[in-house]
Order: sequence, then C-alpha cells, then structure tokens
Amino acid sequence: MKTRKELRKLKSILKKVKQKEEEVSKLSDKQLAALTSQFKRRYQEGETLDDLLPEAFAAMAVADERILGKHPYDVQIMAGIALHLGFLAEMSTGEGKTLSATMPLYLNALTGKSCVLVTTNEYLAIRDGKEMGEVYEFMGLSCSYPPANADEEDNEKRKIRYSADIIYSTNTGLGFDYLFNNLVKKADDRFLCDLYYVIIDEADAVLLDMAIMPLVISGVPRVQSNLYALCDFFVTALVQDIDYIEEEQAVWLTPKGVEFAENFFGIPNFYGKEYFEINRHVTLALRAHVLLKRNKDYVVTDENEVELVDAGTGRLMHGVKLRGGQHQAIESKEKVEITQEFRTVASITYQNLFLMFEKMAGMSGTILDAKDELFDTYHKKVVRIPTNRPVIRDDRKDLYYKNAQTQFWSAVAKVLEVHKTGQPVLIVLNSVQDTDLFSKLLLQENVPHNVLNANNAFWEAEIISGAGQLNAVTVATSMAGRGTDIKLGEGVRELGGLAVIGVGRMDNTRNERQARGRSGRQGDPGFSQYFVSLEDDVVNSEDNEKLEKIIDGKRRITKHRLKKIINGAQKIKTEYSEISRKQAVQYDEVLKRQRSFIYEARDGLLDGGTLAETQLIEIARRNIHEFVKENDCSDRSVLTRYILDNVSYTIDEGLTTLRLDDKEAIERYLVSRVRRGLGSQRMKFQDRDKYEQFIREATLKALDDGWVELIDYLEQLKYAVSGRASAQRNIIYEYQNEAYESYLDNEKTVKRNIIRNILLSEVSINKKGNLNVIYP
Ligand SMILES: Nc1ncnc2c1ncn2[C@@H]1O[C@H](COP(=O)(O)OP(=O)(O)OP(=O)(O)O)[C@@H](O)[C@H]1O
Repeated sequence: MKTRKELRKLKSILKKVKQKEEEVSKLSDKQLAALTSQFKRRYQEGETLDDLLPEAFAAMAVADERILGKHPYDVQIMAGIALHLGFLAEMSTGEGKTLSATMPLYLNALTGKSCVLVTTNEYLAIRDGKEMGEVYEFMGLSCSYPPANADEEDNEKRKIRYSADIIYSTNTGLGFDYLFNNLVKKADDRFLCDLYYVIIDEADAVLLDMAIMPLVISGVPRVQSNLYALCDFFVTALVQDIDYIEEEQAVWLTPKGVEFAENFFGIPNFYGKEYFEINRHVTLALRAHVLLKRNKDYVVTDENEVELVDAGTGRLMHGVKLRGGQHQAIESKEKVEITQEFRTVASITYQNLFLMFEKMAGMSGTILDAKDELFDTYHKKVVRIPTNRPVIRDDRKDLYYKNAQTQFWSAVAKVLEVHKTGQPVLIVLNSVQDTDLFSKLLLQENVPHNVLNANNAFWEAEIISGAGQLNAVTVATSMAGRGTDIKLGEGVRELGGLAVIGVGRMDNTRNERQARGRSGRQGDPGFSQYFVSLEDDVVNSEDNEKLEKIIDGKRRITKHRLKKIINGAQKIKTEYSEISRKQAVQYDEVLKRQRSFIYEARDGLLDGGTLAETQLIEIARRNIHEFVKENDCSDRSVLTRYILDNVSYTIDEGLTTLRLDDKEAIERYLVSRVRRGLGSQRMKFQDRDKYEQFIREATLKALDDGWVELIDYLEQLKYAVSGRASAQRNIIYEYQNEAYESYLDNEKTVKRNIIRNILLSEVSINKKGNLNVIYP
C-alpha cells in the first residue's frame, strides 16, 4: 500500500524532469555541458539538490542519450529519483540499473563531494565506470574505476581515484580501502574521500548475503597452535545428540560432551578462562566437522589447499580464508597441511561500512523479498519500480520429485525437449558437484554444452555472453551472472527466447528469481521452470528415517505434503540466514563503537593533535594510582620493576629512602619520576614541533598496538563463545560482556604504553633533521 504512495511521488517528480527535458534537449553540446557549473553555483548559493533535481536529471538523461545512444526510460528516471531519495529500488532484472544510477550520481556530485557506486565484482565496476564515465566527463565531472591491477596502485594514484566526482568501486575494494585508510601513519597518506553518498548495485547480495563475513586485514603471523590436530581427533570421537547438538547452523557440546572434554584434556573446567584456547579449538574443530561441508562450503584443490566457495555465486574465493582459526580447523579435518594463521589488524562488516555513509541507496532485481529485514537492519525502505515493458517470461509451475534421480533425469528430459528445437537453455544448479553431475548426464545424452562453475570462472564472461545463442546449452552454478546480460541470438526470439531450468530449491527465493531473471529481459520472451526434490541441500528434515523411506519409494507421500516439506525447508533456511546476519550485526556492534572512537582519536592525532604535558601527567597519574592499588608495594622490588618497565632505565636514591607503607607518598614519588622523565625527553629536542611529532607518534603507536591486540582477541572470542550456545546461555550477551571487559583492559594497556613509549624510547634527530625513534 505504502509503495503506491511512494510511486506516486516518484511519478510526480518524473513529470517535472520530462518538462525540463524539452528545454534541455534543445541545447548544444557545449551549452548542455555548461549546465554543470551553473548547477554547482546554484547549489552553493543555497538551492537544494531536490530543487535542482528536475533540471539536473534532465541534463544527464539528454547527455546519456547523446553519448551512449541510450535515453533513460521513464521507469529508469523513476528509479534514479528513488535512489536519490535514499530508497532501495527493486528494478526487475535486465531493466538497466547501470543507466538509472547515472542521474542520481550526477546530481549528488554537484555538491562537490565524491559519490560512490558499488558493484559486486571488479569486471562490472571497470566496465560500468569506463562506459558511464564518458557521460560524466562530457558533463565536466571526473569519474574513476578500479585499476586493472590493484597491486600497482600506489598511494598517489589512490588519492586521485578517490578524489574523482564519481567513483565506481567494488564493495570489497571500498571496504579494504576504508580499513587501510585508517592504518596510515601520516596524515598525508590518507586517501579516502568523505563517506557521503553511495549507491549499492545488487544491494541484496551485498547487504544481506555478504554481510555475514566481515572484511579483515591480516598482519603479522600468529604463533602456530598445536591444538588443531588434537582437537580434531577429539571431535571425531563425539556422537551427535549425545555429546553435541546441532541446531540453527550452530553446534555446541552437551553437558555430557563437556564432561568428556574435561576428561580427555585433563582439565577441571572446560569453560575456565585459562582453558580458553582448548575451548576455542574444540569449537573450531566441531564446526569444521559438523557445519562446514566439503564441496559445498569449500573444496580441496588439486594442490591440497582448502578454498572457500562463495555460496551466492558458486565461485571459489581465492585467497579468502575463514578467520579466527576456522580455516586451519578445516585443513586439519581434511588432513592437508595447516597454513599460517595471521593476526587480524583491522576489520569491519559491510553493514557498518555502508551505514557510515551520510546517504545510502541500493538497487537490485530481487530485494523486495527481504524488505522487512532491510528495514530492521538498515532502516531502509524498498520501493518496487515498474518494468519498462511487461515481463512476458513464462515462470512455469515448479515440479516436485521424491528423489534426486527422478528430479535430475526429468530435468535432462526437459533440456533435451527444448534443445531439439534450437532454443537456448541455461541450467542453474546449487553446487559445483551438481553442475558436474548434470554435465555428465548431458554428455550421456550427447548434448554439447558449456559448464560454468567455480572451477573455471575465468571464462565466465565469454561463456555467459554466448548463452543466448541458437542451440546453446549452458550449465551454471547459482551465480548465473548477477549483472550479466544474456543477449538473444538471431532467430531465438521466434523460438521462445531463453529457457532457464533450475535444478534444486535454492537457499532463498531471491537467488531463484535472479536465475529466472536471466531470461525475459526488456520484454524478451522466455520461460523458467524449477525441478526440486526431497534430496535438495536445503531440505534438512528432523525426521531423517521417514524421509529416507519416502525418497526410496517405500513410503507414500501426497503431492501437497511433498511441496510443503521442500518449501518449508527453504523458509527455515532463509530464517536461519536472517538470524546469522542479525548475530553478525550484534557481534560487530561492540566493535563499531570502539572502532569509531579509536579511528577518531587516530584522525585527531594525524591532523596534528597531540597530548599536552599536563594531559600526559594526568594519564600517568591514573596509571600509577591503578598500579599502586592493585600491587603489593611494600615489596621494593615490585616498585623497581615498575619503574624499569614503564618510567626509566635507572633507579635513583629516592626509591631507596621511600617509605613503603605510605601509598600516597609512593604515588607522588612515581609521578615525580614521570615528570622528570618527560622533562629529559623534551630536552633532547630543540625544535618544539619535532617534540610534538614524537609525542604524537608514540601515542599513535600505543593506540594502534592496543587496537590490533583487541580486535584480534575479539575475533577469536567470537568463535569461542559460539561453542557455548545452549538453551541457558545467550552467547551474544556473553560475547558483548567479555568484549567490553577486554576493551576496558585494553584502554588501560594503551594508556600505560603511551607513557612507556614516550619515556623509554630512544630518540635522536639525524643530520637531515628527521626524527628517529627506537621504541621500547
Ligand atoms: N534506456 C535504455 N535504452 C536502451 N538500452 C538500454 C537502456 N537501459 C539499459 N539498456 C540496455 O539493457 C541491458 C541491461 O542493462 P543492465 O545490464 O544495466 O541491466 P541490469 O538491470 O543491471 O540487469 P541485472 O538485473 O541482470 O543486473 C544492457 O544491454 C543495457 O545497455
């Protein structure tokens, strides 16, 4: 209902754009391009973007037509308006999202701030950036896109890329750049633009499907743990439902399992803090064995390496590893060489990355299905844009089967029937394994075909572009190229367009609709049909025995019931995914606040901020107060240790005569030593600026070291607490509590290290006047 109101609003703005277009289209190229500086001036003088919208959209639409030969359809202009207003726009597959985005990007860039368009893969970002870039440049705005080889991009080039008016990027590229931008050591090294306006292409994939795994930057190697093999062995001895329980994509030990673990490892309390590592490794091994499936979640390559499979696209994720030791636990399970684990130095989830933008919008062919969740998480509304031409694709009724055998053979029969006429067929399956199997069946039937799955992603663009030609048969994983346009070959329209055959119920309806949407684009003919069965991956019934009897044909089942089981399973899977995403948000919640605090402090320091001497003394005073309160200071050696570790490499007379029963006197003495230390460090500098630079760098180092330590710990904690799940425990609550505690600890460490870095560093200024610091 509400959508209708929003559509009315879009339509009324569209009308204004169309009116302006009449005038604008009469302008010469030069006059058209000159509008940009006029709009910019008017914006500076106080007109709002909403005021400028009709003219700016009209100008960009005319420019699109003149440069690209494509005039945006009315529905594309409406989509553009929705994107400017910050909606998530559902535009049916093939309706031309790329062109729609040009108008709101142009409008928002008139502010002088950079606007970003994020797509899911580099190929699309480069292609669209290049193609649409011509129009922006014609209009006098700059546009950038990712370099073909990211390794060759130095900081200066990055700065140029991020200073463009309009930036095409990938979600991953942008995320990592955000993290790297907050790891720089000098203000001058920062390169990222302000996070002002972003449009996310394939928004459901980015905001939902990819949101579970945070982006992570790894640093130095971690000392290798020897617990993997042992815990892997332990886990193989466990029995489901007796020692552990698997539910809602989580797995945890029962009290019986915990008792077994305590006996096995010879420890009194499995959940004790001192056994954190054992607990964590058992959880990792359990997850590796119970939740992570070979050839579905990951594959073991010919080189004996574990590589992850992207569930959404079916592609192998080269170089991407599960964090917190999970990857190593899988390697242990698969008995391949355990690879090096690295410490996390920075991480962020997509949710929090995009929520940092002042204004965010998104578009996708399939986003309406998840509108409630998107509203909950991102406070964003979905609006459905009508199609340019009616969709005439025939989405045929799903066909239900008891087992995979009849399901696959029926699908093959259908392919044969269609292929005989020359009509191209795209077969979409759920896993690499399934594509291989289907390919074999087609070979048996002598049907020539292309296979597009995780193993040969390299040829993807090539194969997909041919999938709409006469006689083409293409077997693909569920990726089926979101964002790829399958053009119909000559004579194909007459044969009924592209046929999409789906085999197996997918994890969610969005992915199914994406696959269907490869056909019937822009009013093209085509049909789609799904073949599903009780043996589809998503069906994971409680009552396996009964199910097996049905699958084997030993037990009868009504059509209605069959349908109910399979579709119910998909619903449950969708709900579980929603729960994991909510959890990911909650996990990152703690980190989010701390991250913004730390990054702000960093920025302040980089921008020339520094701590005044009085502030340093105050920090030291608190450190000392804590120390004296928590330690037995009647023992002189404790004080000696503290001084040597934190204040000075020399011990003086004052300590030997100090009265150890007077805590205040001890504190006064230690503070005076700090004061003296600061003075003697300051004396080494003739130049006040250099001294401040030293203080700044020493503080930054303490902050960074502490932060890295903290997020690396939190990464591990996440896995450790997931193994504590049970009816009585709220793991998110436990995580948040422990995370908060470690944050407070960390704060203390940082403060101690600031003082320590300043007092115990060796500083010198070389001949060129550069500062050299050797930190303690
Ligand atoms: N206004 C237009 N006039 C002519 N052709 C257009 C227009 N808009 C888009 N197209 C063409 O329609 C095709 C589909 O566009 P595009 O790939 O942007 O669709 P999409 O919405 O991103 O599809 P998907 O949902 O699959 O990602 C492209 O070949 C594009 O050039």
